[in-house]
Amino acid sequence: MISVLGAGAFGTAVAVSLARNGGSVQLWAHDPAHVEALRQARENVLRLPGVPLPDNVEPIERLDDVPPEAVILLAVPMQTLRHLLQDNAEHFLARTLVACCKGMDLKTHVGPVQTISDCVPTAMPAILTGPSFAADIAHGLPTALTLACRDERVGKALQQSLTTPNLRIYRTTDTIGAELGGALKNVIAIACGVVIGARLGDSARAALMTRGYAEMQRMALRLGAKPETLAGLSGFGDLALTCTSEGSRNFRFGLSLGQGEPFDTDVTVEGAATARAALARARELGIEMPITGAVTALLDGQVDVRQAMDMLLSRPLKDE
Ligand SMILES: NC(=O)c1ccc[n+]([C@@H]2O[C@H](COP(=O)([O-])OP(=O)(O)OC[C@H]3O[C@@H](n4cnc5c(N)ncnc54)[C@H](O)[C@@H]3O)[C@@H](O)[C@H]2O)c1
Ligand SMILES: O=P(O)(O)OC[C@H](O)CO
Repeated sequence: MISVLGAGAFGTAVAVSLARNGGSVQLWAHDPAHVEALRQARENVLRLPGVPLPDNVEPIERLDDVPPEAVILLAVPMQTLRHLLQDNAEHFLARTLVACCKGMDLKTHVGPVQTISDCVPTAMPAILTGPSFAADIAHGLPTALTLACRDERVGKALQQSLTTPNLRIYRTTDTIGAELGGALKNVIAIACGVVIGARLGDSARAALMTRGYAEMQRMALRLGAKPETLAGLSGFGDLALTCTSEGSRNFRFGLSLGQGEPFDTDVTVEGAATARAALARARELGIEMPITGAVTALLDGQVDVRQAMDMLLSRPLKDE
């Protein structure tokens, strides 16, 4: 049994994909009305329209209904993860918990794996991350992800149980690299959206992706990540997807900022809170993260797009 907690686009897509592969899948939502709508429509009309829920996906509203042997996937937005874990800690004790969120917590400045460890010290945390749009997974398009778990035995078992014919899962023990790659690429994707929205050109985007990758590495390596994790699916792979596709909400949010247009506040944009959290963490660690700083200043209304670019271009010249 696999229990997916969080019935947004990603949770629903993963539940659908795993259910098609056989076996029972629970899909928990925190809002009873949402659960009822999933039961009635057999579709997540709001977040993943046009994808029917297979019969073996069971929408549930009570965490009590998650059986002890279930593998739990946490597919909620990053800024709700800590509350979910703290408010329902009795349901998570000594469980294997696979985070699917990409971000850093605004209050604690840490990613999802560290958040699980902090909130439920008896749990075995893991993370499933990498380049993947929910719609692609739901439509059975080929996708490759990284599963990171410090315990090799648990990681191998998760890799087996989460792999499907369309979803290829690579494994690592480097949870730090996996969680930071997935979190920080969202900030760089916002920056790339801004330059494209402001018509500053594809060359500027390539520069931002490259220097953004350097910034991601700087923080991740300092915190103990392996360089090869950053160069893999969860880092470079997801950076490439998110910075170049209008399928990305972070990129689209940046586009709107660059065009001076409003953006739908109901859309999940993980990079906005993560920019602030990452900048705070970088300051604690004494690490330079100028793109993250520029994105944060732009989001906080301290600078406009031109001034944000000037912040980056007027930095002292340095070696690559
Ligand atoms: N959508 C994608 O393509 C995709 C791909 C990979 C990873 N992710 C990651 O998955 C996570 C979830 O994103 P999403 O796209 O599914 O978001 P979404 O915006 O589609 O849905 C978010 C869901 O979270 C629910 N929610 C809100 N507050 C909650 C709370 N307090 N407790 C429990 N649930 C709550 C909402 O009801 C909603 O159903 C994010 O961290 C995102 O980065 C998304
Ligand atoms: O829509 P985004 O920007 O949250 O990106 C979705 C996934 O993280 C892409 O891998």
